This record gives sequence, C-alpha cells and structure tokens, in this order.
Amino acid sequence: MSIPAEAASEAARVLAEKTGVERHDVALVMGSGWLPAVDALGEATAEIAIADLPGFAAPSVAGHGGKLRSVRAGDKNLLVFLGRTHFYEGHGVRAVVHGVRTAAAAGCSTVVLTNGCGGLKETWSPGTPVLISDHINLTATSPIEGANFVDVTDLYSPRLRALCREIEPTLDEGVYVQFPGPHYETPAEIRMVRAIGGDLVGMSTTLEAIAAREAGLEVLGISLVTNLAAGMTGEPLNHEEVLEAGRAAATRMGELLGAVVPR
Ligand SMILES: Nc1nc2[nH]c(I)nc2c(=O)[nH]1
Repeated sequence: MSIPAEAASEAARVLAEKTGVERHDVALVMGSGWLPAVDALGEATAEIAIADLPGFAAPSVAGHGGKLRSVRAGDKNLLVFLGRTHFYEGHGVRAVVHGVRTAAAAGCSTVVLTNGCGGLKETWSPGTPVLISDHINLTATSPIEGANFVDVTDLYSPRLRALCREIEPTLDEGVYVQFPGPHYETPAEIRMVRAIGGDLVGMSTTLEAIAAREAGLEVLGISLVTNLAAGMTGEPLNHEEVLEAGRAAATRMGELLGAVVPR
C-alpha cells in the first residue's frame, strides 16, 4: 500500500477531476445520525461515491450514504463526507484517516468531525449535541507512523468552539472517549470512563482528529448524544433507537453547521 501522504494526494487529484472543484476549504465528516443535517449546508455542486476515489474502502454500513459532496457555502467550498470508515471495520488505521488526509491534500484548512455517541450525563437526553473539548483515545493505536511526536494540546479548536457557543449559547462541552468497538461498553467500562474524566463514548473521531492535527488542520468536533451510555438506564442499547434520536436532532445541527462553517 502506498505511503499515506502520496495516497492522499492521488485521491485529492481524482477528487478535483471528478468534482471539477480544484480546491476545497472545509471538510465535514457526517457521522451516524447526522445525514439529515447535510441539506442545510447548501446545494451540492457535485456528488461522487467515496469508493470511486483511490484508497477508500466501500462503506460497510448500508444507509451511511458512502457519498462525497462538494457544496458551495458563501465563499467556501465544503467537502462533505456522508459516512466514514470506522476502526472496527478492520481496514486499518490508514483507511480510517484517509478521508481527513485527502481533505488536507485537497486544500482544506479546517475539518468538522461529527459523530453519534453515548452520553454519560443524565441531562444529555438523546438528540443533545455536545461540543468536544478534548478526547481520550482508547484504541491503543495512532494514525501517525514513525518518530513524529505531534503535539495534541488544544486539539479541538477553542476558536471554533467559541464560535459555536456564540451561535448556540446552550451548547455543552465534553470529553469524548473512543473505544475500538464494534460492541458497546459494559456498565463497568462506563464507570471506568466516568472515573477517567470521559463524558461521551463512541467508536470514531479521535484517530481522525490526531491525523488532522498532523496535517495542520483546525479541528472542530461535535457529538450528537443518541443514547445514555450503557448501564445508565438499566435498558439494553438498541442501535435503531439510537440512530432515530440522532436523525431527529440533526436537522437543528444542520442550522448550526450552516452558520459556523462559512465563518
Ligand atoms: N462506544 C459507543 N459508541 C456509540 N455510538 C453510539 I450512536 N452510541 C454509542 C455508545 O453508547 N457507545
């Protein structure tokens, strides 16, 4: 498999060719339940299948779209990934972060990483959006290869978080914890997450954020709490209910993204 940076440049070249857009400015990765938010971002000027770009795996989860849209918003070209490759799909870390690296190679200076996740606060009912203030990467791996000691303090842009709170002052913040998945957590693991300072649990985002920082992108992370974390309600977790809650709230999130992204 070719060197990640070369693979990203090749994917960016084909992207420009297929969309007719030479350079993109902001990338958005739309996670579980966020797809309804996409239309609020603006009119797509081009849409291609992610799998048509070199280095991308076909989406393993049906309904995740698996599409890539180029959207004009104000004076910016947005690169919108409808779905992502998850670590639990077993394609390796390079595949998980190839989208972020391709976005950087396509000219983006900012990436918005969204996801659906479990929440550890009772007040975060399903459908609550939470800004990611920091993360804990429990995947025991990194997208960075070799002795490249990348700094990840302030990884989640204080500037963009302040901008979001200016637009939506009720937005809470939290620490996002990525588990490898695909199984959910046990109640004991959720007690551990609480003990180590986590507020949100998911199966994406942290590896992408690290790769984004390595590529010099400004990062904004927004989680959509679609369920209370395991053991908090005494009920088993049902993935369908979880996604439904996300869909209901994502439209409101589309307005937030639509207001934040052009700025
Ligand atoms: N790890 C983890 N990932 C998730 N994704 C969604 I949607 N809900 C959860 C959850 O409760 N835990």
